[in-house]
Amino acid sequence: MAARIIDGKTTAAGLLAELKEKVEAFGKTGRTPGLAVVLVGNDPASAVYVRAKARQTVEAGMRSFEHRLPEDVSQDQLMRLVETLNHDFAVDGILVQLPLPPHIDAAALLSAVDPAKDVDGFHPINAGRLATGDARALTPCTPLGCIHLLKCVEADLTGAHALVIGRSNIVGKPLGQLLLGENCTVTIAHSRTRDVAELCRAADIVIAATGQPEMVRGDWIKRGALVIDVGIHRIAANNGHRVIGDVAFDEVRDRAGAITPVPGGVGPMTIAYLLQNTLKAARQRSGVAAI
Ligand SMILES: Nc1nc(=O)c2c([nH]1)NC[C@@H]1CN(c3ccc(C(=O)N[C@@H](CCC(=O)O)C(=O)O)cc3)C=[N+]21
Repeated sequence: MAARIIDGKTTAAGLLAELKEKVEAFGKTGRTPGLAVVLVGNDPASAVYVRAKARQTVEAGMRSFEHRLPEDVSQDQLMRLVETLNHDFAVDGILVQLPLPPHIDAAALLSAVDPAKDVDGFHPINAGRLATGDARALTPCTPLGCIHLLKCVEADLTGAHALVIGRSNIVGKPLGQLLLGENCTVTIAHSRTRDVAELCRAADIVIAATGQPEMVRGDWIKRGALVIDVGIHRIAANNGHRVIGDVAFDEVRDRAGAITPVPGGVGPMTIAYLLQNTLKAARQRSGVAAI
């Protein structure tokens, strides 16, 4: 039997509609949540993502501030911009688009963002809060989107064996923390793992964040498993390009119980949670509970 296809696009649209109402209610405090995005250089994929984000920020009733800087911007200039945004009362969320040029120390820059405005959840304070189960944590958006999609299929993940393939600070590590929070048994595999296929065959949940196109094959998947594909790769196809993930979709869909497509899976959920985090930051900064 073919797997259920988990529709991230529709799920994200639903979240956005709910968010819009929550933003309206927050408006009673006299404030509108604001999200600042810093984009360095001319990477076309980054520009597309930043445009989509700005459009949806405004659609949700929030303010969008964009800061575009040339590829050769200095570390000092970026640090000063982040400092200005940290002190700007109208800015609730700050996102520094990755990747940054190689001459920029990304870790130093991300640590300069006020943790209260760190809507990506990349600041060490927020990583620590997530790891210790502190509800104030601003948590990375892609992992939040993955958990949401899993829970659309299986409301209670308790006891499931989850395999995360990838150990980045942005996806793999925070996902491991969130899955633990859902009472899963968590395995994190990575490029040095000996037999990832064998680990995969034992997993009830597989989350692929490998950066390797179509690395996860059909015969790696236990029948009925839930498969979440975090990868996005643009590959040349006759006269244009095609977008594929870290999972060999056509092989895996014959064995999985449910699977996210690429595009239309995790990507749209990442943006929805970015906007959700912006509202959370705005509420926490103004000291109001969820309204
Ligand atoms: N500080 C920072 N935070 C990020 O969250 C961040 C970042 N930097 N750098 C780049 C990655 C990538 N990313 C995506 C978000 C949504 C889609 C998305 O909505 N994709 C659509 C369209 C895919 C397509 O056709 O290209 C989909 O999957 O259906 C894709 C990619 C956020 N990132």
